Amino acid sequence: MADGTRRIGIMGGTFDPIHHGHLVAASEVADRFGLDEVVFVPTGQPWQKEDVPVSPAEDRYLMTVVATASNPRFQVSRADVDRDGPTYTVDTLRDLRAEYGPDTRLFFITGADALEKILSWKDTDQMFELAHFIGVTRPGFELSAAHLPDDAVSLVRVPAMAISSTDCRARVAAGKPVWYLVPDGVVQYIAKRRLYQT
Ligand SMILES: Nc1ncnc2c1ncn2[C@@H]1O[C@H](COP(=O)(O)OP(=O)(O)OP(=O)(O)O)[C@@H](O)[C@H]1O
Ligand SMILES: O=C(O)c1ccc[n+]([C@@H]2O[C@H](COP(=O)([O-])O)[C@@H](O)[C@H]2O)c1
Repeated sequence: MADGTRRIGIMGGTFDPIHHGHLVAASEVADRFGLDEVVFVPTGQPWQKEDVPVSPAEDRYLMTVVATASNPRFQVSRADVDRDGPTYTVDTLRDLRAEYGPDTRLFFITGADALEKILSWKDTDQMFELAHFIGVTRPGFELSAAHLPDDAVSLVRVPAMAISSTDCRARVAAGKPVWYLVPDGVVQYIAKRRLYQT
């Protein structure tokens, strides 16, 4: 930015596996909000997914690195993977604020499904002070900020990608292809590590 403030997007997710829905959302928000970078932050222990098996954090981290490697504005952070205990976004934001310094504005990107449940997250008041939130459209979910504080959230329409990690895992388990739902390198990583083959 002309005033020296860097604008950093944060795309948090379990990324089990990362898919083109995540990548398109990040790319579209980066364009709309003039972001200098988008940092993808794979969760360590996603406490609201305790009832579903989650792949090892290192596999999810590496798939995220593979998927984002070709975009010079996309970065991947180990902040959540390396922190012990359940993953809370308020901690992610504190860590990235400390890493990027005061001359930075943080924008946290969430899909409509995650935004719906955001008031169940930890320390939301502090969370909304640390970053501006951007809710993006996702097929099958209503995008609304009616339940959230004024000015805390912006809503953005992104190209509709009817893709979920749950569906990608089910397809692999059933022997169906995930080509073009996830980046090519992620298809190969899943096969190499034999992920999702129940
Ligand atoms: N197709 C999509 N379009 C827009 N946003 C998405 C899409 N898929 C996921 N997101 C958003 O990306 C973030 C991380 O999502 P996550 O890693 O949980 O993927 P997921 O596809 O929702 O996974 P799962 O099916 O395992 O719950 C969340 O904010 C989610 O709302
Ligand atoms: O802070 C919380 O309490 C919290 C609760 C649920 C999800 N989140 C964050 O929301 C993002 C998407 O999470 P998920 O579980 O949908 O992959 C990811 O960055 C999570 O750390 C955060």
